[in-house]
Amino acid sequence: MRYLTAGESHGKQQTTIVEGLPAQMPITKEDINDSLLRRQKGHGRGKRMQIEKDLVDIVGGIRHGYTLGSPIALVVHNDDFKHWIDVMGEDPVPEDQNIRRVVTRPRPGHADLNGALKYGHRDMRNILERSSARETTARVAAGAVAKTLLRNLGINIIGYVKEIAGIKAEERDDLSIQEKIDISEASPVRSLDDNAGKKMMEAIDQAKKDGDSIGGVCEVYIEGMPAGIGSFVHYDRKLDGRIAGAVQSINAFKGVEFGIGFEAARRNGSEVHDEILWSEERGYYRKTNRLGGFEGGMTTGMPIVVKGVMKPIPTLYKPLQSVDIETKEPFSASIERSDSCAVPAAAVVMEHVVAFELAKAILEQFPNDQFPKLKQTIDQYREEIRSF
Ligand SMILES: Cc1cc2nc3c(=O)[nH]c(=O)nc-3n(C[C@H](O)[C@H](O)[C@H](O)COP(=O)(O)O)c2cc1C
Ligand SMILES: C=C(O[C@@H]1CC(C(=O)O)=C[C@@H](OP(=O)(O)O)[C@H]1O)C(=O)O
Repeated sequence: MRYLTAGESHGKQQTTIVEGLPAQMPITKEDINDSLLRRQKGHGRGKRMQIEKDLVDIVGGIRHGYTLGSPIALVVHNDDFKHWIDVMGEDPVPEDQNIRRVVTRPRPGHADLNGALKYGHRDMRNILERSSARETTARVAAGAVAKTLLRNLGINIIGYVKEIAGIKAEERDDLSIQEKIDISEASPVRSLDDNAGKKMMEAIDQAKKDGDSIGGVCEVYIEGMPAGIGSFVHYDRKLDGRIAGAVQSINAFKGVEFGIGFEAARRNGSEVHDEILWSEERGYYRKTNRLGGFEGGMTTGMPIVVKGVMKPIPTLYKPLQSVDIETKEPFSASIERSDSCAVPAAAVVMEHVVAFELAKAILEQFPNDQFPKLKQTIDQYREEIRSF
């Protein structure tokens, strides 16, 4: 299974093509819209999110609530496009700065300058339109399809916020996954800890007032993945490595951890590794889950726990210094609009990119063109490893 996305931030639409789903898998428009609308929510987002209402148009691969086995094509329209029709049109226009809204001032922390150097564009709008995190809409659409496959196989996943601007949510290992889902959905910052959540909101409001931005840590939690998915035999078949790559590829993400993550560097081995137990009912399981559900690039069957670090949003109302590429003069320009914190939205994006890697790994290990047969195979595999 693979996916591709296309589309500019202020162009007509975001397009996603997902290939490799088995036929006969139940899926509805709501499965995808639910994910898209969740991504849009979250305290700290700017004016753009008031313009957009992300709803999917399914234009291929799904009929009467089931996958066909053909590529799935999904479209989400950019409602803001109506304000950018001239700027984003495909027809040639005269070299008129007013129509093109040429960008010659690279913003620190964005792809603007490196992209201009790489592609030779002197108008950096040609870079920023695609490097914008608007593209995460299309990635969430692909991830929603993957999440539906996982759910149909009894695998559940949720993303929430662990930390914003140094304010840390309490560990909530006591919660069931359904409680995690419900609590994070009800929180404006997707926190499982109400007290920390309130402080996070205050920090976001303060950052906005100061014309600044703040980052944080998202966590994705998965239950129901059988043991032995992924492989140790090659670097690019290690599933934890693939997940890390997918998370790191989200705009503004700067690091990934599994389980106790970097804390492992500070502990003795006896306080890091998860001892193996066995019971008739569960088969093999671990006494603890400090390694976050992976050993040797494969799932252990314990919950997968993965964290991603998001840097503060780079476009600031309190602008940073840069250099105009035409005049070579320094400038510190003011901006029209930006998010002050997108960590709550990013938790949803992270949930979906992780879901995609998990679904992809399952389909690689148990290739099947028909979903009911895939389900049977997975059920059988679960039984085999339980009684191994
Ligand atoms: C959901 C989401 C929303 C974002 N919103 C903004 C924004 O409003 N303004 C901004 O400057 N960057 C925003 N970003 C971050 C930039 O897209 C990102 O920092 C930039 O593309 C450079 O990529 P890099 O940080 O991965 O190097 C957002 C990121 C995500 C995940
Ligand atoms: C549009 C989305 O996020 C955008 C990501 C983004 C950026 O630079 O990454 C900049 C902002 O867009 P604009 O420049 O149009 O105000 C965000 O709103 C979205 O999440 O759907």
